[in-house]
Amino acid sequence: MPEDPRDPNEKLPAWPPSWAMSDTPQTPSGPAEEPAAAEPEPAAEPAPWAEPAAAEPAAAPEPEAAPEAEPAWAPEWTTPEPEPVAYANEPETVPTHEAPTSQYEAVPPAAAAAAAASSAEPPAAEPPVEAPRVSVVNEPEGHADEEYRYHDSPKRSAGVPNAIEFVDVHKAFGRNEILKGLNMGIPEDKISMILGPSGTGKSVCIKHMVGLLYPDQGDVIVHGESVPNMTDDELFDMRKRFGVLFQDGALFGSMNLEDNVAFPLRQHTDKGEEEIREIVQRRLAEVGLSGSWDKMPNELSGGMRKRAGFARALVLDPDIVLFDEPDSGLDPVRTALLCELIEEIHQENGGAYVVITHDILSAKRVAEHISVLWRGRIVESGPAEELFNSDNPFVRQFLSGESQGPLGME
Ligand SMILES: Nc1ncnc2c1ncn2[C@@H]1O[C@H](COP(=O)(O)OP(=O)(O)OP(=O)(O)O)[C@@H](O)[C@H]1O
Repeated sequence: MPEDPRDPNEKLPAWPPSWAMSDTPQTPSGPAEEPAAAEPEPAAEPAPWAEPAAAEPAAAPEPEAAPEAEPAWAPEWTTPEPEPVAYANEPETVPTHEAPTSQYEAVPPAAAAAAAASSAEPPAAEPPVEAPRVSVVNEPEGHADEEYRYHDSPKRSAGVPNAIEFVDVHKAFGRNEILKGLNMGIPEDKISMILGPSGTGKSVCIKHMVGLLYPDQGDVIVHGESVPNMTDDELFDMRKRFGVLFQDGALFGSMNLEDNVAFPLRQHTDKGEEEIREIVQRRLAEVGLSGSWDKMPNELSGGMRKRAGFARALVLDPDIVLFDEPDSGLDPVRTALLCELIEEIHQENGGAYVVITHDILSAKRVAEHISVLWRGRIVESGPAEELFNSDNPFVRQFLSGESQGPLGME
């Protein structure tokens, strides 16, 4: 048996590691390593369970002006309840994506009324001035409501209770609104996939599920409990019901596989070493890595690291397992094998699995339930086979990977 490389004096990090949920998960070179990527969350929204100073700096500067400084001409999708204002030379239609520029000069309603009353001759109508539109292809012109014209497809129930529910969730980073009234259910005991264009907020959703981000409005409910309203202790306990598989497995670089997989058990349970070893060996065997228990992460291929991360995600018998792009960086064969593994382990263990992926083949292989997210809301959701036969133009385009359709290079 090879020598145990663990240093008994090593200082172990908290679990789950805050860096592991960052947008660019890092594999730490040692367990005491600090997070590499900081979440520029507003100071008013600390993550109480994490290492707040490192994970979400309290003094993180807002890139945009504070809400009070919001100009009166802000369009309705950035300010849900705008102050009533009158516009000089207001065009008939409000451009959908770009905030109107200064040509729509805001004037107080009283001044506008006075100006209209005092002028005998109405000013010659000027043609509406098109605000600049950028990088949206085939996107319908017209009122902002048009933004959601593809979102009226059914949001079908899976016929089982939801493990997770998003209820009218709004989330913005500065003025960048990501979730805009999201209603989404993740059914119990199924493999669900959240699909959608890059940057549309899929990872933001996952972070809301485990209380790494809180909604600005609305609620996120896990097994009937509101995540934003949990105390620190409740949040900590709730997280133990989650297993998370990050893109690169997010293994501790200074621990062998056995210690990596044993880590949550040592951190969160009072099980003895013998029992821990038995559980770890069983989980490693499940993912086909029983012969590699003493390997260090840098001795493994990308696929093996993902499988090891999967074993670690399962070790506390979670009710919900989150997979953030588990197939990224894998060749098609290894992706297929990982999909099979996810299916097999789900059949054996049950639970709600939530998979984020861009790989439509993976979705075809393993998804039982699909939610398509775009522009901060669900376009369509339901059983996978129904989504793959959808007649919604956006869903059809996205699930077939066509270049022609409502989605362009946003
Ligand atoms: N902490 C944050 N601070 C500021 N902006 C953020 C933060 N987290 C996410 N965003 C922004 O939210 C948007 C959605 O990000 P997210 O990572 O959820 O997208 P995604 O759908 O998972 O994309 P991809 O498929 O490319 O991984 C992006 O514009 C991103 O820059």
